[in-house]
Amino acid sequence: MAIATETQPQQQQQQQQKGSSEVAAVDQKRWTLNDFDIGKTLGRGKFGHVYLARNKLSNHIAALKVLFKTQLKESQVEHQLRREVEIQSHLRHPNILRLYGYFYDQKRVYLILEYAAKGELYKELQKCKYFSEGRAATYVASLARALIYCHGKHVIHRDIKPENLLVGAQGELKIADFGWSVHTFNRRRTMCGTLDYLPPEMVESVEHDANVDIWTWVSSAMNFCMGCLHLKQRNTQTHIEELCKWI
Ligand SMILES: Nc1ncnc2c1ncn2[C@@H]1O[C@H](COP(=O)(O)OP(=O)(O)OP(=O)(O)O)[C@@H](O)[C@H]1O
Repeated sequence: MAIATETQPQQQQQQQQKGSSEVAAVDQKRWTLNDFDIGKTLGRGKFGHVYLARNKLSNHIAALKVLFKTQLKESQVEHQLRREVEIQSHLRHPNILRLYGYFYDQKRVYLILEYAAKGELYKELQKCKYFSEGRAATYVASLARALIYCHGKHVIHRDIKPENLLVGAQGELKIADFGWSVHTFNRRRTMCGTLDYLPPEMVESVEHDANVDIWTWVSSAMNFCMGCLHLKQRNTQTHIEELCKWI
């Protein structure tokens, strides 16, 4: 479950707008649905479906995420989507899912995303229960490199978890879902992310910074090695003890 409560002072909001505008100005090309051949459904999300798509001109394969405007409006997540597009479209890292561009029509918003051929890491984790140390270590290192890159660009993801990680054709990890991310030079107060992975700063409602991604990175690392389902049956005390052992 993703959660959020906004408690930003006005000054921080102004800074955030400044920060967002610095990473704004997305892909200038004006795409339309006619530019793509649409293939199989890759999955379904809260606000729409994701399809395999091929650009008719270049033959480039992508994942087209189709979101319904009415649903975005009802859930009041338009602002979040705008921020996701602004931030993700400017990130270039082998372990971060590319967002090539977007377009919209009367009813829908379309995101043109890099296609992650091996799908969701979470599903793979559910299948295997847990990963071998070698495989887990590869993911942990990839995740660390991608987060170092993001933090170097003053981007905090704020919702790292196996459910938000995809896997490319070569088995490479790709961070996806930048819905809670923020581009900022300041500490933040928004409580957001996912309950199971909530860092102490969020629980205590105090200001946070890029270190929240370190907490969720460690939690994800634990899940890679021990399995999500297994962890969720444990109480917080055990969870923290396990975390300390791992660190
Ligand atoms: N770029 C992609 N490449 C391959 N498969 C994808 C890609 N993006 C999404 N998918 C598949 O489509 C499914 C739905 O994705 P989507 O991001 O809409 O929903 P979600 O991950 O459940 O997020 P949300 O909670 O925001 O709806 C994913 O679970 C995944 O299996």
